[in-house]
Amino acid sequence: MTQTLIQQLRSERPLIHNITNAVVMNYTANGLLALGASPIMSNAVEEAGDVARLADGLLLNIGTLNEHQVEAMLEAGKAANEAGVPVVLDPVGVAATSYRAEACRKILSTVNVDVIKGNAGELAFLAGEKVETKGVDSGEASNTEEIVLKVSEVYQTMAVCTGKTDVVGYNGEIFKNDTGHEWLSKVTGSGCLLGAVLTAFLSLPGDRVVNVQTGLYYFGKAAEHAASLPHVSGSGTFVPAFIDALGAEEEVGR
Ligand SMILES: Nc1ncnc2c1ncn2[C@@H]1O[C@H](COP(=O)(O)OP(=O)(O)OP(=O)(O)O)[C@@H](O)[C@H]1O
Ligand SMILES: Cc1ncsc1CCO
Repeated sequence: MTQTLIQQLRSERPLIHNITNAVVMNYTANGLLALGASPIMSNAVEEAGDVARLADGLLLNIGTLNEHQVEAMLEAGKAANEAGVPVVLDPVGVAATSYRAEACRKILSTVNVDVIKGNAGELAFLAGEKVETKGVDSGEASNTEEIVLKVSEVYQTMAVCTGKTDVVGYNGEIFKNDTGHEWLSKVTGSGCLLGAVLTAFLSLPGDRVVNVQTGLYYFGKAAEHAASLPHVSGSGTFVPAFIDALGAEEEVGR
């Protein structure tokens, strides 16, 4: 199953429109390229609708937001919905400021989002819980199953909560993924790249839950493989090995 979807992704090379944060643009583009997708990073409101219509998937990531970017996200999101292009929202640091919270509220009330992917603190906030925020890093939450089910129901979407175990909530059901490595959490933008990777998997035909599960599994397996290599000794040497593993033909995640 994993192999078939990866092969399909590589033969279709889906175009992924990323309206994402300044910290992770390069890492995201390289990760998508390695995976076999085709990234375009575009923030301009003037072309947001055109690029989204052209794309096979749209990622909205609020990590380094400004007013122009919010407008671009709304335009791109509306165009994607009209064209049937899947949309993923990464509500980076949404609990940290009222500006981020208001931007998410606007996006979620204007755009039909297929997946909301965040860490426990971000999703707990969207579920209406009181959250101890640490900026863009995850806060604590023990009740992640409850949280993803609530986010999924309130926003009529699939909710993906990342962490040591990733927890997915959709249509009242829970799915879990245990692949991954702790060094992912020591590299800024791992979650952001995962959002782009899940957008690429969602652009493929087939069951959306299976596609998202496969994306989570494959991403984590690539991390496990990279971390196991003898020359990889920490989060710095891990990054290039992880990019390689995302693009590997053999031995990863099969
Ligand atoms: N302790 C861990 N062990 C294994 N995998 C982990 C661990 N922590 C996070 N991950 C994996 O790292 C990836 C990113 O998840 P994380 O929750 O760190 O995202 P994030 O906080 O949104 O990251 P960022 O804001 O830096 O993009 C996911 O694939 C997740 O499964
Ligand atoms: C560190 C950081 N700050 C805003 S976005 C971002 C990337 C990880 O979410």
